[in-house]
Amino acid sequence: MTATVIDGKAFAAKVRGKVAEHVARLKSEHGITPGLAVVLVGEDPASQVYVRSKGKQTVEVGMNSYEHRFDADISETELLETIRQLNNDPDVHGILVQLPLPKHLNEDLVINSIDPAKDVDGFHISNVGLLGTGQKSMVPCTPLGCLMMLRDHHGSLSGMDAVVIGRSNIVGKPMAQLLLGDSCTVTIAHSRTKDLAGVVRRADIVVAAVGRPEMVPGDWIKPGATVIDVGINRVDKPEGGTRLVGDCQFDSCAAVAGAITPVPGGVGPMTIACLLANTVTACCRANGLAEPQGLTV
Ligand SMILES: NC(=O)C1=CN([C@@H]2O[C@H](COP(=O)(O)OP(=O)(O)OC[C@H]3O[C@@H](n4cnc5c(N)ncnc54)[C@H](OP(=O)(O)O)[C@@H]3O)[C@@H](O)[C@H]2O)C=CC1
Ligand SMILES: Nc1nc(=O)c2c([nH]1)NC[C@@H]1CN(c3ccc(C(=O)N[C@@H](CCC(=O)O)C(=O)O)cc3)C=[N+]21
Repeated sequence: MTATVIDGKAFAAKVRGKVAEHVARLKSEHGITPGLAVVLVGEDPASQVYVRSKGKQTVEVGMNSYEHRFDADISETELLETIRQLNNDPDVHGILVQLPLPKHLNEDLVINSIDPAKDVDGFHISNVGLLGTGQKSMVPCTPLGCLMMLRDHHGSLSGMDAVVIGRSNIVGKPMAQLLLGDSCTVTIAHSRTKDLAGVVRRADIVVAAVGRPEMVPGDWIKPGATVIDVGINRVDKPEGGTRLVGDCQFDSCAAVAGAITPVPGGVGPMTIACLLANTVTACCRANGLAEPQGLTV
């Protein structure tokens, strides 16, 4: 193996350390404790795991964690009423509605009912528009975590060829915006892309956000390129039980890449750290205080 393995778990711990310092200062100097509310609809077991680790880490950095769990058959009206209450609650600085929502709920309507200033996922149309026009916004956590790791590894990304595989609103599109903001030449690939292998082979930076276990093989990777693997896929082990794999074949990609993020221990922990960072940022903005440096773009 030649690639540097980018340790997202260790990087995330550093980000949480910075978050904890800011939280301590907000408390001692201003008597404010940042609060994050997570709304979970239904019983999706994978979602429950994320919600638990988010809640635990929120408390560990000194913030308040609020959880609102609902049965999968909750009405849209009731969910919107909950969000209205959280919007009006001065102790809540960040609101996250876990996605995907059950089919009978209009995801766009629900997300856009969140106060944009409390939208720590950065999914509200006004934050999407602000990001797209280069204005100050809440930046989606997963792409933000990826950008932090890329900047840490490369310093400047200016002029690099970046390929993002996946065009979802929560990962692919905002990732492409951030890379463009850092002056990469950005290509967004998706399920209709012709010659995906050829497109990926040109890239200095590959961000894979597809949701297909190990679909990117090492022979698609340009020697020395940086591979950011966003995929979180649970697959069966031959001996029974399951394991997590990314969207890239780790061993074959690591053999040619210059740097690569592992799964688990790469993008995932950074996503949660960035969620906490966004909550502190939102809290400072809400109270007219100076924003913490280095926790957002
Ligand atoms: N680490 C983390 O913190 C997070 C990880 N994830 C993981 O990242 C992955 C992607 O998530 P998300 O963006 O929500 O997924 P979506 O399913 O919303 O989007 C997947 C994208 O991949 C594209 N795609 C599907 N098949 C192919 C193919 N064969 N070739 C090229 N492109 C393809 C789709 O194209 P099209 O639009 O044409 O259908 C789509 O744009 C998942 O594994 C998810 O679990 C997600 C969020 C956070
Ligand atoms: N509104 C909303 N915002 C999200 O940010 C959001 C969401 N909905 N829905 C689901 C996806 C997925 N997601 C992950 C976050 C952390 C890990 C993570 O920490 N993963 C660990 C492994 C965890 C394990 O072992 O299961 C790792 O990669 O090392 C994974 C996935 C956030 N998402």
